[in-house]
Amino acid sequence: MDSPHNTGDMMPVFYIGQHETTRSLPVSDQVLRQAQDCGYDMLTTPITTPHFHASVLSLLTSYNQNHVDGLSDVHQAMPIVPPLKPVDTPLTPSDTISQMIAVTSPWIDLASPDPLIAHLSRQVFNLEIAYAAFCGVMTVLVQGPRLHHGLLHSQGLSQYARAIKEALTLGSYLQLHLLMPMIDNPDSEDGEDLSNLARFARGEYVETHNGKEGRPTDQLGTWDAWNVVRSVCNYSTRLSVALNLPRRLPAIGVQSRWYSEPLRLLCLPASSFLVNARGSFVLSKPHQLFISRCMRLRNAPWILLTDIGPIPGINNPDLILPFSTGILSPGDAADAPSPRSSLSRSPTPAESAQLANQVSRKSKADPTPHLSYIRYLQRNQPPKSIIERFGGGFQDYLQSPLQPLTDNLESITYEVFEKDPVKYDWYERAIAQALRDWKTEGKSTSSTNGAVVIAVVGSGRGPLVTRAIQAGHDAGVQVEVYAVEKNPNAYVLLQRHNEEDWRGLVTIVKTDMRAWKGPLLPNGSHGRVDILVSELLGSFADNELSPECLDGVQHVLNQQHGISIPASYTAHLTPIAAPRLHADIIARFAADPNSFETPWVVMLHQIDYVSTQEPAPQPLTEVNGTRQNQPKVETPLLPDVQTAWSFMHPCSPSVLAQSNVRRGGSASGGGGGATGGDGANEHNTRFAKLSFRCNERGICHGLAGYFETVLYDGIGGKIELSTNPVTMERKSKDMISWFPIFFPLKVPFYAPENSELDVSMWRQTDDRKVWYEWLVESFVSMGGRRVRLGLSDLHSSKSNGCLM
Ligand SMILES: C[S@@+](CC[C@H](N)C(=O)[O-])C[C@H]1O[C@@H](n2cnc3c(N)ncnc32)[C@H](O)[C@@H]1O
Repeated sequence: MDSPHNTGDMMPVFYIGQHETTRSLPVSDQVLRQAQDCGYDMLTTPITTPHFHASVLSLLTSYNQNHVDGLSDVHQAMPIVPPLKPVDTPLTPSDTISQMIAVTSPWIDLASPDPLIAHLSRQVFNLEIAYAAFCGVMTVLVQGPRLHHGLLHSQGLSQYARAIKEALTLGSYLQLHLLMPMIDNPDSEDGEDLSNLARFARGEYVETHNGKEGRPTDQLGTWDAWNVVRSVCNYSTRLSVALNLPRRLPAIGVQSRWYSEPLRLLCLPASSFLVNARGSFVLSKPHQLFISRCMRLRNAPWILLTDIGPIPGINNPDLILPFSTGILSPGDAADAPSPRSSLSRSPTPAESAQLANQVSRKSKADPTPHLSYIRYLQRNQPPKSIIERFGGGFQDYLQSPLQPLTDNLESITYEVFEKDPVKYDWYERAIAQALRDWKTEGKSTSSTNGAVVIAVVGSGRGPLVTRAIQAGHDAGVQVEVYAVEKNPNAYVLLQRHNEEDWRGLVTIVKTDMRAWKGPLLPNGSHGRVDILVSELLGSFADNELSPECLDGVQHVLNQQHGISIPASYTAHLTPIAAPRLHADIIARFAADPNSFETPWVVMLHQIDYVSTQEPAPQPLTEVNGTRQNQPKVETPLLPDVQTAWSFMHPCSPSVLAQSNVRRGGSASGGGGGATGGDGANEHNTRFAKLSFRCNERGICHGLAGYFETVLYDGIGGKIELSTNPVTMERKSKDMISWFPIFFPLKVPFYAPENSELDVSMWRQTDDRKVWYEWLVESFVSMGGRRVRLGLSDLHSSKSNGCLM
């Protein structure tokens, strides 16, 4: 069992900035103060001025004029952009500069296939980055890569990625945020202004096109580009995404993909707002849900309101303005009723006209209506769930798995376990149900007085002992209870509980359960146990060596009727994209070369599932008079989580008999185990080969592991616990004792659309320890054949194995 120490109860805080793509005034201290007075937390500022832009354009023009036709660029000196002059930049080092987001020029094209344009763009970019870093800027917003150049697609992406990598070295403290649209829509790149350098790319480098054929939108196209850039930059933690939210959000799968990436800014352009019945600017339900989801991340992104108009009162410092508190009436903040407006990509002409009216009316009453609405959303975020409150601060935080068998846990760790609102109730239900069934079936017991003998093995500070006693009362069955614990410190508390809470009715035994001979009888012999209750499960079920411990204590179990609670458990897997975890493990790698060979316990949060179940069909919606199937935008897709293997208790006697023969290297025991030792624990090795379908392209950073356990399966049905995201809601909602496990891959694995990821997973043992090995392969079907595209390293946690 593994869990955190935090019960953070805070509501998400929104940091909101204002961004103008063409800001007319330099951001002076006074402008910044005015923005803060209006309720903004930050402002953007361009790094260079229109004057600088004009001088670069004239440099380009004079080069082109002097260019000798037919002579290639290599035979002519390429233009050099001169160093910045004061007139070229509004920035200067100041105390307030860290409150600004500096913006590199959006009119350059680092990805241009024309070497001249790329050359100029790179110079501009490097000058800007270096100067921003010099001034003390911390955060820079960089235009994402231009993907379309005529008919060419992604041609200059590698150049762009290289330039970003270079920029990260130019400013060693700078955080770069790449402004990415959610989807690749070629038309949106067409709308750029006429002075964009991309427009000057020469015909010989850019194949042009007639009309728009051959340029479909690509839902994951911009994500793909981002993936290339950050991979080239080796997952730098100083590189993140500024996501531009369109008016109509893409399918939930695309939203989830971006959600899993290091989102630092959510940019909300004015066009992404709708107008509701009261004439207020509001966001569609899918936008609200996406923002709400993002704001619950451990590192919640900032929100950047983009081109929603200038900062009010900027020219009149004496004007007294109301501050955006977010206290709007529910009517003012009500959702916009018209599904049409939220489904079209940009406001309809009628809406635009209406919008202009609203703006002039609204601005009198509320000078910052967009900001007021976002503050309203902030104030009205749904309260945190039990798991969020319990795990706050532990989202995506890598922890080494506990080893309660080798290590002795601290009291505080037990205390955290004991806060679980579900687990102990379910154990009590399971024990009570088992006792009822025992009575109903008239089974004999191991005691002389008819009491059912229960041993809580690995009892810690005793919560399951309390529940076992209570279950006896619940079921009206007499019980005789033993508490077996090897932790000498917990043993002290167990004895105290026995005196103070259990009226001395429990027999406390301080021993490793594997060495326990069973209840000591008055005649000095050892009796048997009817019900063995244990909680030795880890995040991947068997990773805290429950199978080995329970095998070792099974000799005390009543051979005829004895049962184990839990009766069985299963380990489950699904491939995931977890860029943040991958970046974190890279950062640890220098100090810990085993970091990619460690199964980490982690409260998975900012992840995406690489293989998902087919979404349920959605009801038809009427759009522009026709009934269409709209993608479901509210509920994230469920992952395909598959069962790797299972363990059942009690273990079959013949299996344990064979294990005993092998122990000590007996000649009839087969001459040792396959991976070392005598082979006595070889019955607890497992292997699973699972195949996951990837409908969409994606990237796999590793495998998420979960477990399910059947505590008891009796007359009344099964009583189960689950951390599997597909079943936990149904089986043990709000259980917080276990976080999932993450088996990382050293090299992220690209999974193309309609490919399959085959996962091989082993549980290995050499009689002294247990470890896992994992490997991933990807396949596509070509011409009826299954073609292997890639193969990961064979990872192994042997050097970090769980000691038996
Ligand atoms: C995950 S804790 C559970 C504690 C307690 N049952 C609870 O639910 O809060 C597992 C406990 O089992 C104990 N334990 C693990 N292996 C053991 C062994 N072989 N013999 C005795 N105790 C063991 C550990 O010391 C620890 O107290």
